[in-house]
Amino acid sequence: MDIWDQFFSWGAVPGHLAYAVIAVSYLLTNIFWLRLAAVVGIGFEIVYFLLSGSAVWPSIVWDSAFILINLVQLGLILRDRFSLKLSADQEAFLKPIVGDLDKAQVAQLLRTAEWRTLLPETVLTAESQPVKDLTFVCEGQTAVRVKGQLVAHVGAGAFVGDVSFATGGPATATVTAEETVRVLAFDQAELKVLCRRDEQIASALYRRIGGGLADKMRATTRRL
Ligand SMILES: Nc1ncnc2c1ncn2[C@@H]1O[C@@H]2COP(=O)(O)O[C@H]2[C@H]1O
Repeated sequence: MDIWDQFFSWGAVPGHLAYAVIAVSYLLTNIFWLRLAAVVGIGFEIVYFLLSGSAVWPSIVWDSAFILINLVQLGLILRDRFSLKLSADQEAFLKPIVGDLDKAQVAQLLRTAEWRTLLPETVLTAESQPVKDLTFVCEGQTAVRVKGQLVAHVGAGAFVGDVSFATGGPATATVTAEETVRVLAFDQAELKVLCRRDEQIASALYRRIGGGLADKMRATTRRL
């Protein structure tokens, strides 16, 4: 059989399906669908090897290992997705931070954070001191003071602790709650580990932080 006969034969169909699905998986950016496509594609490849009559056992064994790895990872993603339970207002608060991240990634993000209700006068950051949390303000307003002087207010939809998170330095200001404030407090150290592991999460978060810092800078210079 020459090359073209073999290429267009019925026996080659599982092979074509396998490589077409694997090619599609290379185009996917959502990790869940990418892994699922990889499992289907590699599965077809095994069928192709078995039907071709010249079963290549080292390839079949390695293919099976790749499928197993992807299935385990898919299981972990599904576990994360189903573990995510949010009230409607929590979902609304999160929307600006998470953008179009997958539910499983949102669940991972939330594992580094805690919902808190802060009483008036609670100190979120103390000037020149290390900052433990990157705090997203969901409701209420905070006062930002430098050397005792009020320089800004940070309210709903903005971060407190974003400068230290981005630079690794101490707090640039003392921030206190001016009223009862509802926040989502991310542990900075845990969040950095997660950002190193998942570039999509890192990019969504840093995009939000960058936009927020630009808004703060604009507001500060407008007041000068
Ligand atoms: N000029 C400002 N306008 C708004 N927020 C500020 C200003 N200066 C400092 N902050 C906030 O106060 C926080 C203190 O801790 P960070 O320096 O980590 O991050 C800082 C910002 O979130």
